Amino acid sequence: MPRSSPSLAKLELTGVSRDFGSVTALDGLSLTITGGEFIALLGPSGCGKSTALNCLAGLLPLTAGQITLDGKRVDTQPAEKRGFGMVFQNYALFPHLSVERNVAFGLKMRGVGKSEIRDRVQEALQLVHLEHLARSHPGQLSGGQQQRVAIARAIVLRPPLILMDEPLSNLDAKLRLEMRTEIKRLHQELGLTTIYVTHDQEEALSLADRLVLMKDGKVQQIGTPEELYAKPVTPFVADFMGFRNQIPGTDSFTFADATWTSDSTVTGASIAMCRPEDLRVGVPQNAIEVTVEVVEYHGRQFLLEVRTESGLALHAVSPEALAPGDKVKVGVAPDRLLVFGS
Ligand SMILES: Nc1ncnc2c1ncn2[C@@H]1O[C@H](COP(=O)(O)OP(=O)(O)OP(=O)(O)O)[C@@H](O)[C@H]1O
Repeated sequence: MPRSSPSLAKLELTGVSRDFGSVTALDGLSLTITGGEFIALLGPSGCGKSTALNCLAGLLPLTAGQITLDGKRVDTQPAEKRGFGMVFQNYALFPHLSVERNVAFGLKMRGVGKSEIRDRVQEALQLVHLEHLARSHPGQLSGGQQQRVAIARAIVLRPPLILMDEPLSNLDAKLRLEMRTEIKRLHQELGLTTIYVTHDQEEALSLADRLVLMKDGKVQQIGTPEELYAKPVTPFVADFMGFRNQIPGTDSFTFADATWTSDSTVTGASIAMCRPEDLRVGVPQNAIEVTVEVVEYHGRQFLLEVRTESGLALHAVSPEALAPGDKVKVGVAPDRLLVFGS
């Protein structure tokens, strides 16, 4: 297995589009991916992320645009010619074949010799920690183990690109976290260029080198996890990245007892946004009085739904337990408050 030696230098998508009748599912996606990068395509249901992945895989022809791999056009090639590894949410394993035969299948189809198949399958199973289950059948495995087989089956082919479509969405919360770490570890070990589709921002932030956030078939922002987390460029991106509190205004954001100030200044600002974890009981800046309506226990702190005197619902946190009906002051530091123009 080639360790940390990416087998592709550059994948380039230029104006990649796909229509279904009058619906434009993917609208002019342009993106340059460097060998070894882990890219997450992120966005709400229906934003076009699976369409983008299927266009890359060769399962869907493009309506416009082109895809090149190290300068060579690949969007005109059939899926099997591209030779990309694919991992989907339904593992699509052969139920009648043992784990090792499932993993060996693609190599056999490519005419690889018997002893090389044996070595490569063994190595792939070691990488996903499944050597001990080589002779089992998929029906005898847990969901997480089956997904590991699906991953082994993709990496054993040493593909130039791995495409993953919501691979963890069928797993329970604990397994999902375990497999997330596993995927990260494999990527660090093998350096395989990976494109990963998810609607889960936490998953995307924790796995990817760069995120591509989409809405209605169009790219909204491309950046590192830190950039999208701290500097979302539009209210849509901010909302998707967890800025749940949205305060409408016209250039200023005024409450009964304070006018909020932000470090980010925008002329013609029409919305201010902050995360629930930044609107806190005990923060003195931008403090306003609110009435507690709902209290949720979250381990180290309590998540509150509160209402301002003017009737605006907000989400905040408190280090101490409060009860519905309590009146408290919540505040947000100006550097944690973003403002956007319309
Ligand atoms: N085969 C198809 N025929 C017609 N419309 C389609 C087809 N496939 C996708 N679409 C439409 O294209 C848009 C994008 O779909 P896509 O499956 O790419 O979104 P997605 O972001 O992957 O969503 P999800 O997270 O729900 O899978 C949607 O409006 C969808 O209804």
